[in-house]
Amino acid sequence: MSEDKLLPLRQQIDAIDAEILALLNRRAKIAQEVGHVKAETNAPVFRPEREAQVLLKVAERNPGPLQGADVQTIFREVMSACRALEKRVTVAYLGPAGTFSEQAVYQQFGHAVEGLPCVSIDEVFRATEAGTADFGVAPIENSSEGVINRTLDLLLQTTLNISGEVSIPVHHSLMTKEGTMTGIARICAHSQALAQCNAWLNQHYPSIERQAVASNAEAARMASENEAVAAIAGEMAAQKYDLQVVSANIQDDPHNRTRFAVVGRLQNGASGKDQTSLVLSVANKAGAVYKLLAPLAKHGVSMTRFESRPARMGAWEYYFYVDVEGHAADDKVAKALDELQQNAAFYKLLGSYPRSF
Ligand SMILES: C=C(O[C@@H]1C=C(C(=O)O)C=C[C@H]1O)C(=O)O
Repeated sequence: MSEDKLLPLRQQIDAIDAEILALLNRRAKIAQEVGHVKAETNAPVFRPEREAQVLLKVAERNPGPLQGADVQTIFREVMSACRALEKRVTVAYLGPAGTFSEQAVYQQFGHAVEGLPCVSIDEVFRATEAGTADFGVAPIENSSEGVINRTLDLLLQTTLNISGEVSIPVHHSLMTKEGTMTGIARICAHSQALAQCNAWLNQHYPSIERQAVASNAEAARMASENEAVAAIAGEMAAQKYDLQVVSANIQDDPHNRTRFAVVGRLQNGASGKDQTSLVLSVANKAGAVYKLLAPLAKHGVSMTRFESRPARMGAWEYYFYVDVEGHAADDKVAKALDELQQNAAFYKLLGSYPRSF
C-alpha cells in the first residue's frame, strides 16, 4: 500500500517542519530586538531596501528544487510576519477589498499588514500624508490602457516620496452568481477593466449592456446580489463574493499588467538595484528636452521610462515623468541629477526605491 511508503516520508517532513518552526521563531526574536533598537531612535520599521536585499539574496542562494520566485514569496511573508512583531504597518490603497490594488499591497508588504481601503486615489495620498496610514499604494500605469493620470497629478503635488513599485499581472474573469450567462442583462466592471476586455466582450457578448461602476469589487458585490448582473473582476473577488467564473482570462492582452507606486514619508537607502523617479519641465523651445536629458547620457545613467503629461495650469507646457536606473545617492546618478536640475525649469525628485521583481 502506498500509505506504508508515505508514512516514513511524512515523518521526515514533520521533523523538518519542527526545525523550520524553531528557526523561524529564532529569526522573529531577532526581528523583535531590531524593533527595540528602532523604537529607541524612532527609526522606520519598514525598510524596503533591506527587504529587497534579503529577497535578492535568497533567490541567488536558492539551490532548488524550489523555484526562485516561490522562495521569494515565502520569504516575503516571513519578513512580513517578523516586521509585524516590530509594528504592523498600515497601508492605504484604492479599495474596496478584493481589488488588484489590495493584491499589490500584499505583493509589497506580505499579508501581516493592516490594509486601509480608500474610496479614491486622492484619499490614498491624503491618508498617508496625514499619517493615518504609514504607506499608500496607488496604480500608476496599465500596460494596455496607459498611465493613471490622477496618480501622476498627485505625485506632482504630494510631500510623500515613492518608496517602492509593484507590478502585478492583471487577469480578468467574467463571473456570475450561478456560473452561467443565461438571464444576464448587464455586465459591470470598472471602466479600465471594460476597456481591457473590450474586444473579447464585442466578440462573445456584443448585445449585453455594459456598465462602468466604481470598482471591479463593487461589480462583484452587485453580481452577488443581482442574478441579472455579471461582473468582470479578478479571481480574488470571485472568492470573496462567492461567484462562479463563467470565463477566465478574458483580457484582450494576455500579458496585461498594472504597475503601482508605494508612497510614504520614508526616504530609502540604496539596495544596490534601485530606480529613481523624477518630474521635470523645460521652457517650450526647440531642442530643450534633448538638452535637458543630456546629463544622463554624459554620466552613463540609463533612462527606463519617459512619460509626458500636459501641465494644465502651470507656466510650462509639459511635465515629464522620468525614471532612471540607480539610486539618487549613487555617485554618477547624483552628478547627472545635479546637472539636470540646473537645466530644468521645474524639478522634483519623487524618490529612489528598489526595482520591482
Ligand atoms: C528586521 C528589520 O525590520 C524589517 C523586517 C525585515 C526582515 O524581517 O528581514 C527587514 C527589513 C525591515 O522591513 C530590519 O530593518 O532589519
